[in-house]
Amino acid sequence: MRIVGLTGGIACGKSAVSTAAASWGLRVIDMDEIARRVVCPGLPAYTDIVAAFGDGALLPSGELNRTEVGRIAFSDREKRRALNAATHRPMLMQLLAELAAALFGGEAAVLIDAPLLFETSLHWLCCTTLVVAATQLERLRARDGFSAEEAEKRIAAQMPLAEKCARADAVIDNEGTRDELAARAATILDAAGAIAGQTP
Ligand SMILES: Nc1ncnc2c1ncn2[C@@H]1O[C@H](COP(=O)(O)OP(=O)(O)OP(=O)(O)O)[C@@H](O)[C@H]1O
Repeated sequence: MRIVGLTGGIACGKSAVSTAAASWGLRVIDMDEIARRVVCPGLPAYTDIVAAFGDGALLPSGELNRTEVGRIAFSDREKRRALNAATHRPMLMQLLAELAAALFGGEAAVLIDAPLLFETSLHWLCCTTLVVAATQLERLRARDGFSAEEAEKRIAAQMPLAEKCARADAVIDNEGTRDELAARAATILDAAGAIAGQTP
């Protein structure tokens, strides 16, 4: 089974690529979605995060307030370590379970959409690594309503996009339209052996 890793900076267009890839029949494993799943109430990561962040990290429903946890972890290194320690192992276990399911289900290829592909060493699992690259600031502000300063801080907190591009096997340029992005992604995924003539 071919495992393709997809990453990129915040708001570069990873979701746009993975949504298109899924529509072409490629199995997508979304690490953001796994991150949401492993912190459901009662699971070990939830308990560890509440222990580290306190009840202030909870919504009235008892679910984790992911925005608040993200905000605190973003500015407090110890809390960020605690969050990573609580979530990384269960996320990896879940990823491995999904890869095994895809393998035994006979999938020829899967795409792992992972914002932290290189930072968490998931690239070692991949036959091919792809980075979606774009000028992020305005798209990030438009999508998440951040001020320019907030958006710049979020971008600066990540591994530089140029470094991701240098480490990847291929870069999917997303400076153009969504249609252009889809066409470029199709060409690169086809060359990576992840889709075989399944695009429209
Ligand atoms: N080619 C494009 N033209 C215009 N807008 C785009 C294009 N590609 C993506 N966008 C928009 O930019 C924003 C970021 O794209 P997307 O959510 O796919 O990025 P992402 O890399 O998955 O982000 P994150 O990792 O932060 O969740 C979205 O609002 C999306 O609709």
